[in-house]
Amino acid sequence: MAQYPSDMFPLSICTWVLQRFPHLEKNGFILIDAWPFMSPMLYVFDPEMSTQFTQVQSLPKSNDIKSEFRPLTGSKDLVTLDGPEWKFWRSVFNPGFSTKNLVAMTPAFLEEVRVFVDKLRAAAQSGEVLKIEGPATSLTIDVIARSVLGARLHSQTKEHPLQWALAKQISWLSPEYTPPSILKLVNPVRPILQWYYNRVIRNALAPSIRQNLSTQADGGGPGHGETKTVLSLAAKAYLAEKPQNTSSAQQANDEFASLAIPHLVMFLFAGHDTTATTLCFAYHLLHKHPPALARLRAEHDAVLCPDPSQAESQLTLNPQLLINALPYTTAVIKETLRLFAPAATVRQGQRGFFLTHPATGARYATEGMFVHQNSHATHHLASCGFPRPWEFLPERFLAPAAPAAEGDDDDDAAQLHVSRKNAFRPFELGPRACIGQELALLELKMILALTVRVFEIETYPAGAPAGAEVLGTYAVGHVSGHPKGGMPARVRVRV
Ligand code: HEM
Repeated sequence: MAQYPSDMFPLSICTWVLQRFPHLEKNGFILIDAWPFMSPMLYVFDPEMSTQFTQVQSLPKSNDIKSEFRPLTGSKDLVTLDGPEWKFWRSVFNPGFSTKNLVAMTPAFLEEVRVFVDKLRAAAQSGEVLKIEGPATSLTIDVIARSVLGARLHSQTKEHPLQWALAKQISWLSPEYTPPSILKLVNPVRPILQWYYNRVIRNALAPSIRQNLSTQADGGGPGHGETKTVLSLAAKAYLAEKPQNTSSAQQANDEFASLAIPHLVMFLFAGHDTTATTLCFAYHLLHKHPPALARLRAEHDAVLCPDPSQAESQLTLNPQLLINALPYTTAVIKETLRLFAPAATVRQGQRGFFLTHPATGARYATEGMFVHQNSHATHHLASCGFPRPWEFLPERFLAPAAPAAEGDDDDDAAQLHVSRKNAFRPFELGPRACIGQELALLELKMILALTVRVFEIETYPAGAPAGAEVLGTYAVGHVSGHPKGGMPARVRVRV
């Protein structure tokens, strides 16, 4: 492993082990026991074995994930809850993340994207090298705040206390037990700072929660000219379950306000850096692949009018275009997520729960182990359904299932078809799949639609590890994957 960079995102370790020891691929998983730094971890990459603990049966989230997020949310958020409590809150929050509701918020999201476009324009004018991850992160924070709270944070123009405290809080999270993490864990200042950052976060959220609740109380919200935010729809679903007389209504409001906070914090956390990271890698991959960039621009010319300055008004008039009219843009985003999946699920192995190899029928115990769906490895193996796995080929997500007729030009495309079911899983699959995936896809499509024809974005990322030179970079980080060096780039205006 010494040949690989020490800062690489741990999700990719399994892939590098398989590159070094390809004979392990046939097992469908590898076991890494890095005691005392981590509990034994079953990295499962076979798509069928992955379905067994996420879809056929959904194992509870790992104890490690729960303790990692405890300082941030008290483990009372949608990512770490399990059982009936998780089920209840998922149903409360589902309506706000529906495609229909998100599409209705398109004008608000576009308003935030416009600020990002102005930032890119300013960087182009100054000629500076811009680390795109910074502005992309602020943009995604502003978008998630619009969707969830209905509030404008303006964190793209001035650091908002919520963004500041969240970033600080995340920097103290400790996902494993390596020496630097242990130093963090035993630092006596840690609990005091975490208490303080949580206080800042709660104080920053309180006005929006009150606002969303009073909208509900006034009979406003949906159908009354008010924005249907994730929070207002959740309040509606929650309060519908509660007694209607005045005093208990007040109690129910207070109860909702306090129970909703950990979920809101998790939405802000889970909803921003995954999306920002994906945007950075997408710009990078497009810069490295001019034919893909040309095809993307051609799709935008055809669907959104050849004049790029009209894209915003086109999308405001007809936001449905984002859902069903941009197949190549969707394929570019999916291919970026395939190569640089920023997150994955880790479950708690159980007594009596076995993984069964689909071909050999061999059964493997899971008790006492963490069971990790290693999307990075799944996505980088031809045997898992991804031919030419290290290449950036968005076409694979458009390729027809059946081989094309003899002499047909589509023959090459058919070879690329993702041939295995349940193999593409950047958002995970099954009941615990990402609640924000529609939002992330909508947002990314919107940002690409408003930027790729206006700007030339030349990325200069840090080098890639052996075996991944073709990608020109790699993901770093602990809690989720980030572009190495913040994705430095030079921006030029094209039109
Ligand atoms: C490109 C962007 C995104 C990626 C790749 C991504 C990926 C994932 C993955 C892999 C999981 C499963 C995690 C686990 O089981 O521990 C997940 C869950 C989750 N994600 Fe996302 N996510 C993205 C964007 C978002 C956004 C925009 C939100 C906004 C709210 C969000 C909120 C959540 C939540 C709350 C869960 C837990 C769902 C549950 O267990 O019911 N994510 N995401």
